[in-house]
Amino acid sequence: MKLLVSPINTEEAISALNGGADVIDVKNPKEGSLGANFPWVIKGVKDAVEGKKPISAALGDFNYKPGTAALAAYGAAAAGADYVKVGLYDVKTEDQALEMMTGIAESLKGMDIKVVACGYSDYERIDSIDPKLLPAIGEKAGVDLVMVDTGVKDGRSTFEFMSEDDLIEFVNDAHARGLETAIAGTIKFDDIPALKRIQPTIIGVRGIVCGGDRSTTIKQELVEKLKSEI
Ligand SMILES: O=C[C@H](O)COP(=O)(O)O
Repeated sequence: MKLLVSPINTEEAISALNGGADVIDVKNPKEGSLGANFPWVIKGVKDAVEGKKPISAALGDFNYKPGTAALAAYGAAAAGADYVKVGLYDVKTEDQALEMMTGIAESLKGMDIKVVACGYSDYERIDSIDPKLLPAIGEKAGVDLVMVDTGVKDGRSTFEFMSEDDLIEFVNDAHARGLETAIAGTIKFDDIPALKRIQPTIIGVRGIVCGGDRSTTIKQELVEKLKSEI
Protein backbone atom coordinates (compact mmCIF):
# COMPACT_ATOMS: atom_id res chain seq x y z
CA MET A 1 0.00 0.00 0.00
CA LYS A 2 1.20 3.49 -0.83
CA LEU A 3 0.88 6.43 1.54
CA LEU A 4 -0.75 9.68 0.44
CA VAL A 5 -0.32 12.58 2.84
CA SER A 6 -2.25 15.85 2.55
CA PRO A 7 -0.19 18.98 3.34
CA ILE A 8 -1.55 22.52 3.13
CA ASN A 9 1.73 24.25 2.29
CA THR A 10 5.35 23.70 1.21
CA GLU A 11 6.67 23.27 4.74
CA GLU A 12 4.24 20.45 5.48
CA ALA A 13 4.87 18.95 2.06
CA ILE A 14 8.59 18.65 2.90
CA SER A 15 7.74 16.93 6.22
CA ALA A 16 5.52 14.50 4.30
CA LEU A 17 8.21 13.92 1.67
CA ASN A 18 11.02 13.40 4.20
CA GLY A 19 8.77 11.14 6.26
CA GLY A 20 8.38 8.81 3.28
CA ALA A 21 4.99 9.74 1.77
CA ASP A 22 4.50 8.26 -1.70
CA VAL A 23 2.06 10.93 -2.91
CA ILE A 24 2.02 14.57 -1.77
CA ASP A 25 -1.62 15.68 -1.87
CA VAL A 26 -2.07 19.45 -1.74
CA LYS A 27 -5.35 20.56 -0.23
CA ASN A 28 -6.98 23.36 1.73
CA PRO A 29 -9.01 22.01 4.66
CA LYS A 30 -10.51 25.49 5.22
CA GLU A 31 -12.60 24.83 2.11
CA GLY A 32 -13.77 21.37 3.08
CA SER A 33 -12.76 17.74 3.13
CA LEU A 34 -11.30 17.92 -0.39
CA GLY A 35 -10.88 21.69 -0.34
CA ALA A 36 -8.84 23.12 -3.20
CA ASN A 37 -5.71 25.14 -2.58
CA PHE A 38 -4.39 27.99 -4.74
CA PRO A 39 -2.48 27.25 -7.96
CA TRP A 40 0.64 28.96 -6.58
CA VAL A 41 0.59 26.68 -3.53
CA ILE A 42 0.40 23.58 -5.78
CA LYS A 43 3.21 25.03 -7.91
CA GLY A 44 5.30 25.85 -4.84
CA VAL A 45 4.92 22.29 -3.53
CA LYS A 46 5.72 20.87 -6.96
CA ASP A 47 8.94 22.89 -7.10
CA ALA A 48 9.91 22.00 -3.51
CA VAL A 49 9.35 18.27 -4.06
CA GLU A 50 11.62 18.45 -7.15
CA GLY A 51 10.03 15.47 -8.87
CA LYS A 52 10.95 13.08 -6.05
CA LYS A 53 7.29 12.12 -5.56
CA PRO A 54 4.08 12.78 -7.49
CA ILE A 55 1.87 15.70 -6.50
CA SER A 56 -1.86 15.38 -6.10
CA ALA A 57 -4.29 18.30 -6.02
CA ALA A 58 -7.72 18.26 -4.43
CA LEU A 59 -10.20 20.14 -6.63
CA GLY A 60 -12.92 20.65 -4.04
CA ASP A 61 -16.08 19.12 -2.61
CA PHE A 62 -18.12 19.59 -5.74
CA ASN A 63 -21.75 20.01 -6.49
CA TYR A 64 -23.05 18.99 -9.91
CA LYS A 65 -21.03 21.35 -12.10
CA PRO A 66 -19.22 19.31 -14.76
CA GLY A 67 -17.83 22.32 -16.64
CA THR A 68 -16.48 23.98 -13.51
CA ALA A 69 -14.93 20.70 -12.40
CA ALA A 70 -13.32 20.05 -15.80
CA LEU A 71 -11.85 23.57 -15.85
CA ALA A 72 -10.56 23.17 -12.27
CA ALA A 73 -8.88 19.91 -13.30
CA TYR A 74 -7.24 21.69 -16.23
CA GLY A 75 -6.04 24.42 -13.85
CA ALA A 76 -4.57 21.89 -11.40
CA ALA A 77 -2.78 20.22 -14.31
CA ALA A 78 -1.29 23.56 -15.36
CA ALA A 79 -0.10 24.07 -11.76
CA GLY A 80 1.80 20.78 -11.94
CA ALA A 81 -0.51 18.14 -10.43
CA ASP A 82 0.20 14.51 -11.29
CA TYR A 83 -3.10 13.42 -9.72
CA VAL A 84 -6.34 15.41 -9.63
CA LYS A 85 -8.92 14.49 -7.02
CA VAL A 86 -12.53 15.55 -7.30
CA GLY A 87 -14.97 15.14 -4.43
CA LEU A 88 -18.44 14.12 -5.61
CA TYR A 89 -20.05 15.85 -2.65
CA ASP A 90 -23.38 17.27 -3.71
CA VAL A 91 -23.58 14.82 -6.59
CA LYS A 92 -26.53 12.55 -6.11
CA THR A 93 -27.06 10.29 -9.12
CA GLU A 94 -24.98 7.94 -11.24
CA ASP A 95 -25.66 10.07 -14.33
CA GLN A 96 -24.41 13.21 -12.58
CA ALA A 97 -21.27 11.46 -11.34
CA LEU A 98 -20.60 9.99 -14.78
CA GLU A 99 -20.93 13.39 -16.48
CA MET A 100 -18.63 15.01 -13.90
CA MET A 101 -15.93 12.37 -14.23
CA THR A 102 -16.18 12.06 -18.03
CA GLY A 103 -15.69 15.82 -18.39
CA ILE A 104 -12.63 15.80 -16.12
CA ALA A 105 -11.08 12.80 -17.87
CA GLU A 106 -11.69 14.48 -21.23
CA SER A 107 -10.12 17.76 -20.10
CA LEU A 108 -6.89 15.91 -19.15
CA LYS A 109 -6.80 13.63 -22.18
CA GLY A 110 -3.30 13.06 -23.52
CA MET A 111 -1.69 14.36 -20.30
CA ASP A 112 0.13 12.01 -17.97
CA ILE A 113 -2.19 12.79 -15.05
CA LYS A 114 -4.22 10.42 -12.92
CA VAL A 115 -7.88 11.26 -12.42
CA VAL A 116 -9.31 10.40 -9.00
CA ALA A 117 -13.06 10.16 -8.37
CA CYS A 118 -13.67 10.53 -4.65
CA GLY A 119 -16.90 9.57 -2.90
CA TYR A 120 -17.69 9.81 0.80
CA SER A 121 -18.12 6.99 3.30
CA ASP A 122 -20.60 9.19 5.24
CA TYR A 123 -22.64 9.77 2.06
CA GLU A 124 -25.94 9.24 3.86
CA ARG A 125 -25.47 12.17 6.22
CA ILE A 126 -24.44 14.51 3.37
CA ASP A 127 -27.03 13.12 0.92
CA SER A 128 -24.44 12.18 -1.68
CA ILE A 129 -23.88 9.23 -4.01
CA ASP A 130 -22.98 5.82 -2.51
CA PRO A 131 -19.21 5.36 -3.09
CA LYS A 132 -19.78 1.68 -3.88
CA LEU A 133 -21.21 2.87 -7.23
CA LEU A 134 -17.96 4.61 -8.15
CA PRO A 135 -15.93 1.68 -9.57
CA ALA A 136 -18.51 1.10 -12.34
CA ILE A 137 -18.92 4.84 -12.97
CA GLY A 138 -15.17 5.40 -12.90
CA GLU A 139 -14.52 2.63 -15.40
CA LYS A 140 -17.11 4.08 -17.78
CA ALA A 141 -15.77 7.61 -17.38
CA GLY A 142 -12.14 6.58 -17.89
CA VAL A 143 -10.77 7.60 -14.50
CA ASP A 144 -7.66 5.99 -12.99
CA LEU A 145 -8.50 5.74 -9.33
CA VAL A 146 -11.58 5.67 -7.10
CA MET A 147 -11.40 6.85 -3.52
CA VAL A 148 -13.42 7.00 -0.32
CA ASP A 149 -12.98 9.79 2.25
CA THR A 150 -15.24 11.31 4.88
CA GLY A 151 -17.25 14.37 3.82
CA VAL A 152 -17.55 15.83 7.31
CA LYS A 153 -14.32 16.08 9.26
CA ASP A 154 -15.69 15.78 12.77
CA GLY A 155 -13.42 13.02 14.00
CA ARG A 156 -15.62 10.17 12.80
CA SER A 157 -13.79 7.66 10.65
CA THR A 158 -14.64 5.92 7.37
CA PHE A 159 -14.63 2.71 9.41
CA GLU A 160 -17.65 4.03 11.35
CA PHE A 161 -19.66 4.41 8.16
CA MET A 162 -18.51 1.47 6.03
CA SER A 163 -17.81 -2.04 7.24
CA GLU A 164 -14.63 -3.85 6.38
CA ASP A 165 -16.70 -6.01 4.01
CA ASP A 166 -18.07 -2.89 2.26
CA LEU A 167 -14.54 -1.56 1.81
CA ILE A 168 -13.26 -4.91 0.53
CA GLU A 169 -16.14 -5.00 -1.97
CA PHE A 170 -15.31 -1.45 -3.11
CA VAL A 171 -11.60 -2.22 -3.53
CA ASN A 172 -12.08 -5.58 -5.23
CA ASP A 173 -14.70 -4.23 -7.62
CA ALA A 174 -12.42 -1.34 -8.63
CA HIS A 175 -9.32 -3.53 -9.01
CA ALA A 176 -11.28 -6.03 -11.15
CA ARG A 177 -12.13 -3.11 -13.45
CA GLY A 178 -8.47 -2.10 -13.72
CA LEU A 179 -8.77 0.92 -11.42
CA GLU A 180 -6.58 1.84 -8.47
CA THR A 181 -8.13 2.60 -5.08
CA ALA A 182 -7.62 4.88 -2.10
CA ILE A 183 -9.15 4.85 1.37
CA ALA A 184 -9.09 7.87 3.66
CA GLY A 185 -11.19 9.42 6.40
CA THR A 186 -9.70 9.88 9.88
CA ILE A 187 -7.58 6.75 9.61
CA LYS A 188 -5.97 5.79 12.93
CA PHE A 189 -3.02 3.55 13.77
CA ASP A 190 -5.53 0.97 15.07
CA ASP A 191 -7.04 0.75 11.55
CA ILE A 192 -3.81 -0.50 9.97
CA PRO A 193 -4.53 -4.24 10.42
CA ALA A 194 -7.93 -3.81 8.71
CA LEU A 195 -6.36 -1.75 5.91
CA LYS A 196 -3.82 -4.53 5.36
CA ARG A 197 -6.70 -6.96 4.90
CA ILE A 198 -8.58 -4.57 2.58
CA GLN A 199 -5.46 -3.79 0.50
CA PRO A 200 -6.31 -0.49 -1.24
CA THR A 201 -3.63 0.86 -3.58
CA ILE A 202 -3.30 3.97 -1.41
CA ILE A 203 -4.08 5.09 2.14
CA GLY A 204 -4.84 8.83 2.40
CA VAL A 205 -4.19 10.70 5.65
CA ARG A 206 -3.79 14.02 7.34
CA GLY A 207 -5.06 13.96 10.96
CA ILE A 208 -3.06 10.92 12.05
CA VAL A 209 0.23 12.50 10.94
CA CYS A 210 -0.67 15.78 12.69
CA GLY A 211 -0.91 13.86 15.96
CA GLY A 212 -4.70 13.48 15.81
CA ASP A 213 -5.78 17.09 15.23
CA ARG A 214 -5.82 17.81 11.49
CA SER A 215 -5.95 21.57 12.13
CA THR A 216 -2.37 21.46 13.46
CA THR A 217 0.71 20.62 11.37
CA ILE A 218 2.15 17.48 9.80
CA LYS A 219 4.97 15.90 11.80
CA GLN A 220 7.69 14.12 9.83
CA GLU A 221 8.20 11.52 12.59
CA LEU A 222 4.53 10.51 12.45
CA VAL A 223 4.71 10.12 8.68
CA GLU A 224 7.80 7.91 9.20
CA LYS A 225 5.98 5.85 11.84
CA LEU A 226 2.90 5.35 9.65
CA LYS A 227 4.98 4.52 6.61
CA SER A 228 6.92 1.88 8.54
CA GLU A 229 3.71 0.35 9.91
CA ILE A 230 1.98 -0.02 6.59
O1 LIG B 1 -6.92 12.63 1.43
C1 LIG B 1 -6.79 12.40 2.64
C2 LIG B 1 -7.45 13.25 3.66
O2 LIG B 1 -6.84 14.48 3.77
C3 LIG B 1 -7.56 12.55 4.96
O3 LIG B 1 -7.58 13.43 6.04
P1 LIG B 1 -7.85 12.85 7.50
O4 LIG B 1 -6.90 11.72 7.71
O5 LIG B 1 -7.58 13.99 8.42
O6 LIG B 1 -9.27 12.41 7.51
